[in-house]
Amino acid sequence: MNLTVENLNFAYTSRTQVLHDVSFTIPTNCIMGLVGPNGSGKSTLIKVILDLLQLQNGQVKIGSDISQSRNAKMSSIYLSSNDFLPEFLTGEEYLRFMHGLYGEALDCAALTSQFAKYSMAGRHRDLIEDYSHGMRKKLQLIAAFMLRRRLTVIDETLNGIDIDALRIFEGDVKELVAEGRSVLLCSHDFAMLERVADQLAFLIRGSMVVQAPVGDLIADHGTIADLANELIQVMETP
Ligand SMILES: Nc1ncnc2c1ncn2[C@@H]1O[C@H](COP(=O)(O)OP(=O)(O)OP(=O)(O)O)[C@@H](O)[C@H]1O
Repeated sequence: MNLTVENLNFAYTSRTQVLHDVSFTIPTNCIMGLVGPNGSGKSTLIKVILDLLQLQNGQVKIGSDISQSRNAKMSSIYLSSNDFLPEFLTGEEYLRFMHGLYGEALDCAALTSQFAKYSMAGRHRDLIEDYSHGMRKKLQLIAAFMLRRRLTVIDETLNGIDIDALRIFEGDVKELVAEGRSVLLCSHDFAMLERVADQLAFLIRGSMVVQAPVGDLIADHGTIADLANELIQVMETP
């Protein structure tokens, strides 16, 4: 397993418990789609998994390492939903900085080809402050695809990238898991998840109500949107 989450509870305050006994696993070679209504706890779950919020109880392991360990942090990368990047750096400097964090040398030829692939040829020497919103998102994706960690966590990072970049992303993310890595992909884009995700984890009001292969869910429910409607109706029925 590349990620094991066991019996996770999390509360921001004593009166607001957000996660309720969440358990799930991501095997190697797996893209796990994480879905759920707004406010269901997806970003909170991701932050606890990556030790950005302190674990209150339960256990998270990345490979065989507990989430708080240096090994776990070195073997995972997080692409956040916002596009706050250091604007005073160029794209190349940002990638060099990211590689430095992981103790890796920057492969300049790979950088050039990644920028070209994502329709940003020649822009790596420009300041990030001059990048569009979509270009900032693509820079985050390039970092993940260059650093190729055991676990890549993507929290709605794809919002705002164009259809061409999305198609390239879909190919790249499948290549990543074909190498034995895993991806946790949080998104409201159900059509994209139907194309790339191997499994789906459904969070409603902080509880993991479904974890199953996407093929099985589609066979049983039609589409992920149909499944979402069914689950939300069941949860809302008193
Ligand atoms: N820093 C915080 N302090 C207190 N409550 C918070 C904090 N961050 C999030 N919450 C609350 O935790 C709950 C879950 O929020 P979270 O951002 O994890 O949901 P989400 O599923 O990622 O939502 P979305 O799809 O809208 O991004 C919400 O009720 C939210 O108001």
